[in-house]
Amino acid sequence: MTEADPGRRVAVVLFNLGGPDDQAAVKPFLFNLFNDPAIIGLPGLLRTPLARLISSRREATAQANYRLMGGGSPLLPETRAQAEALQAVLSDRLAGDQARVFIAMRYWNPMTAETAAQVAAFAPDEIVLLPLYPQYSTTTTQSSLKLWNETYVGPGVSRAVCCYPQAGGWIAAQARGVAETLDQAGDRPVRVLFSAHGIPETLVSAKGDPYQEQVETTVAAVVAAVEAERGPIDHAVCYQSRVGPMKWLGPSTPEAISQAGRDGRGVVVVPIAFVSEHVETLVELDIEYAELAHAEGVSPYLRAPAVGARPPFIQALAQAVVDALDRTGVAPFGPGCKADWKACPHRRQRAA
Ligand SMILES: C=CC1=C(C)c2cc3[nH]c(cc4nc(cc5[nH]c(cc1n2)c(C)c5CCC(=O)O)C(CCC(=O)O)=C4C)c(C)c3C=C
Ligand SMILES: [Fe+2]
Ligand SMILES: [Fe+2]
Repeated sequence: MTEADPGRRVAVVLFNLGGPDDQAAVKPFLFNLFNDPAIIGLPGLLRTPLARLISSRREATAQANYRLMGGGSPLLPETRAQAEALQAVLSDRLAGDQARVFIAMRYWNPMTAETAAQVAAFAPDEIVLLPLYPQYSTTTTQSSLKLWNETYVGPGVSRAVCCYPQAGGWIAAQARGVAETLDQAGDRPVRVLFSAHGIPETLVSAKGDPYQEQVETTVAAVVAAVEAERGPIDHAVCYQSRVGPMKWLGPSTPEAISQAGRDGRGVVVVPIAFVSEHVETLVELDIEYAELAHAEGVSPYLRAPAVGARPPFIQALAQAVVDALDRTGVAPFGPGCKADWKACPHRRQRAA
């Protein structure tokens, strides 16, 4: 690069689920979610009326949950804080280039089409598609990337980050949160429950969704990092937020809390598939499951915070961007992850 060279224009697009910003947004947000074929795998003629029905039926309960957080989801402000922190790190790591971080939500604002238009207007040379889901699932990462690929019309070479279940900074940020929360437990015996958002079991058993094995990979790495500092910890993996009549991955987080009680332990619950706070952490974990723990005499009941904009996590995201641009290192986040997730090298990163 010469002094006059303005460098590459790099757009980084952060993907997340999105959440309703007020009470009126709850129903259309739920409709968008249940109308996604990655969530309900039926043809559109059946799926769309079903999505209308479920979003109507679920609206009041969901609104009540969002009211407990002031009316809407904090997911977007949390994601903006992550985007700003990443932008700051990238301006250093990619000095000489012009990097800009964008946010594309799957089911609520800023929606993918709006962000795609902003990215096209930025006229990037390179686009890095970076899901805020450390573990790949057809229901999250694949759904977001598919919609992006169908929507984006503009310049730039696209590179997708499929997943980062055991990226160093992500694991370090999680391990710090676990250690700090274990400190609050003091000498009281506790089990660390790594709680991931569930998905229907058939997605894993029949369709080969790699989510469960990547969740296990993350848990094994976090446990190793915590144990290296403090010695053995009692721990288990569990799955929260079940929706609908199908069998979901188990054990469920409520079952795991009850089991800890029967074993004479309190719990430290760790959100292991979420990177920010939202309805599933602030309401489900902090209120609903806390009440269950209280009713069953499970004490203490403590919850580790989501990683948010903790510096090691932001460094992990920045490293994923740099790796994607460089195409260097072991198992880079390659185009195979985007075009054919079954060929993704990260699927083989299973915990020993
Ligand atoms: C790892 C992340 C997530 C996976 C996997 C996932 C799968 C999944 N989710 C539903 C249904 C709902 N999810 C809802 C909220 C929600 N889900 C995630 C993340 C994952 N979902 C987040 C971050 C949030 C919170 C958004 C916010 O507003 O704060 C909801 C809405 C809340 C509710 O009514 O319970 C639903 C519904 C399914 C069916 C599914 C896999 C098939
Ligand atoms: Fe969800
Ligand atoms: Fe991959």
